[in-house]
Amino acid sequence: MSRGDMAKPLLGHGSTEGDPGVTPASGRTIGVLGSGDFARSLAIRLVCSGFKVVVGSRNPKRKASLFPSAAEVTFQAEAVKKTDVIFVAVFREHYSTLCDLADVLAGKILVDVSNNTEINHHKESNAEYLASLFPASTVVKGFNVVSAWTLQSGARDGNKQVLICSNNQEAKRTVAEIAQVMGFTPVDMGCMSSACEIENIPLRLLPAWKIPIFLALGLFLCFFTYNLIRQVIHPFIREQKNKLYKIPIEVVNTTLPCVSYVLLSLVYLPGVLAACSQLYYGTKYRRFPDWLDQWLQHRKQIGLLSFFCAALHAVYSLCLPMRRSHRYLLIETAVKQAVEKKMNIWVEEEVWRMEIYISVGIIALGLLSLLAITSLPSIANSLNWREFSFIQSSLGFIALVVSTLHTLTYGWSRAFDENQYKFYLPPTYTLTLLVPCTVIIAKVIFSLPCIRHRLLRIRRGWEKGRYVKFVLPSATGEYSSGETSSNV
Ligand SMILES: Cc1cc2nc3c(=O)[nH]c(=O)nc-3n(C[C@H](O)[C@H](O)[C@H](O)COP(=O)(O)OP(=O)(O)OC[C@H]3O[C@@H](n4cnc5c(N)ncnc54)[C@H](O)[C@@H]3O)c2cc1C
Ligand SMILES: NC(=O)C1=CN([C@@H]2O[C@H](COP(=O)(O)OP(=O)(O)OC[C@H]3O[C@@H](n4cnc5c(N)ncnc54)[C@H](OP(=O)(O)O)[C@@H]3O)[C@@H](O)[C@H]2O)C=CC1
Ligand code: HEM
Ligand SMILES: [Cu+2]
Ligand SMILES: [Fe+3]
Repeated sequence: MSRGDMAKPLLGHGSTEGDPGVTPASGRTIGVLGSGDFARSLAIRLVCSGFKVVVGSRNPKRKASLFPSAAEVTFQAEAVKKTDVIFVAVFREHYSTLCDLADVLAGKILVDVSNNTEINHHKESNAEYLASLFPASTVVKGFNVVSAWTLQSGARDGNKQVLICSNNQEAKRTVAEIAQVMGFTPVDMGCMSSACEIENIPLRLLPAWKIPIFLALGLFLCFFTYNLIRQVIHPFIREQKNKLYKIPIEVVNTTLPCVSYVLLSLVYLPGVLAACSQLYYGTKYRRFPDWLDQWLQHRKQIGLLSFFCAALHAVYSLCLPMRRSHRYLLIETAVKQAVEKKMNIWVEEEVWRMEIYISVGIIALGLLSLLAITSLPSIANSLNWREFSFIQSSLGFIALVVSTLHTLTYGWSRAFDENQYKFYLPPTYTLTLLVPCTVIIAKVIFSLPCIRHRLLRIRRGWEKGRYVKFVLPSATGEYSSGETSSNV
């Protein structure tokens, strides 16, 4: 990657540029203690961003070849003498081996980049521990949320935020400036007591995904049980037929599309509920209940899980005719027909139904892929707000409509066929239609001109209570009723 590309801060004005009185952050000498993966990536990145770099190692001769030639690799004490800002790229367990350097480190800024292996593994955070070992130095916590890989590949491809905290404002500002010149976005997390929280962040496993994943698993379990009863248990009890072979593919491939379809409708349901609430209260400044807020914030993950299930469903569906069981059944039907001397078994309606529902299914999956692609940060960043919300909101809704067509053409008249009701249980697809159809009908109602107009006005800040106030300032009766219905 080119130097110029990496040196450019991603977000706006580096605070050093417009300020000629201050020594520019780049050009400054930065120290790095340690010569491991993190130290090496950090040194490369610092050099690329225009800093002078001194690396302090216990064994500089052996390690020098691992670093770019522009970086100086020397003994720990030598390196520390040459700079005021030192990144400590050493594991917590080895901090105490640095104690000999305490005198040279006095008055300097130490940046603690360390991570733990478990959440809240130690009593005090690594940064506070470092500060206790070097009371004469100033410790700043930061950079632990970016990986060695992100440092090397450039902030453009990875996480751009660097969370920083320290009890010393001046030191924190210096480190934030360095982060900015390196192309990261520094985020001030306050004083040292936040270090523990910052150290826990890289250890959390998919926090935003927990609820959506449980939701998807829950739906999967429900639909799986339902389909198992219909497709395996029912034939066993009623006709003593063993249909266990259906479990790995057929039952799964009835369950997955149902989960995908319901999840997709659950992405667009909260927007409908939000609109209902806004219409009812006549304002957008009223807080939604917590559950709705949470739901709105998890739509991306729910949508991506829906896409994942749909993609699996498509592959499973392609494999249906590939199975041996399918061939046996095909031959069986052919033999039966030969015995009965039937020649023409072509049913025009069945042919058209299948051609249409598969084609429509493919279009639905194509639309969902588009949504999934635009949710990648690098693609999302290249779209403006209007383009992104058009794809997410409008195309996403169209995907829901097309999926509904797919499901309806697949189901066809089966809902009205008595033989399809196993133990009085209706075909699975009829159950899945409930939420999506509600969402679609609600969206259609909201797009009626009068309601749409009102909703748009509310979303631009108009309020029911205020409106009365402006129009009828003299009518006291109206005025007070306007006041009570206002929720602000
Ligand atoms: C495969 C796939 C990928 C997806 N990827 C993403 C993604 O990357 N990012 C993403 O955001 N979504 C993603 N989604 C979810 C979904 O597409 C979007 O959330 C979409 O914008 C929802 O459209 P909507 O019309 O229902 O709601 P919106 O366009 O959000 O409109 C509903 C209305 O509700 C109100 N409202 C909405 N959210 C809030 C809120 N938080 N607080 C207050 N009011 C609010 C507003 O008044 C808004 O006008 C994805 C979905 C799928 C299927
Ligand atoms: N790797 C990553 O992606 C990330 C790492 N970090 C943090 O960065 C720090 C370093 O990680 P990483 O570079 O991966 O680890 P490495 O094991 O690759 O490097 C650790 C370095 O510490 C130095 N060191 C100093 N004193 C000792 C000692 N007594 N015993 C052993 N080594 C010592 C060594 O350099 P020398 O022999 O030259 O003295 C060694 O190369 C850790 O605190 C880690 O949590 C944070 C975020 C991401
Ligand atoms: C390439 C894309 C797709 C193909 C080839 C495809 C194919 C199929 C097939 C063959 C079936 C019948 C399964 C069976 O015989 O048991 C089916 C059913 C179904 N599909 Fe799709 N599909 C696709 C995409 C989608 C998408 C994107 C959705 C929704 C998000 C979806 C939702 C459904 C549903 C709900 C059923 C009914 C399941 C049931 O109750 O049995 N499909 N699809
Ligand atoms: Cu411990
Ligand atoms: Fe430990």
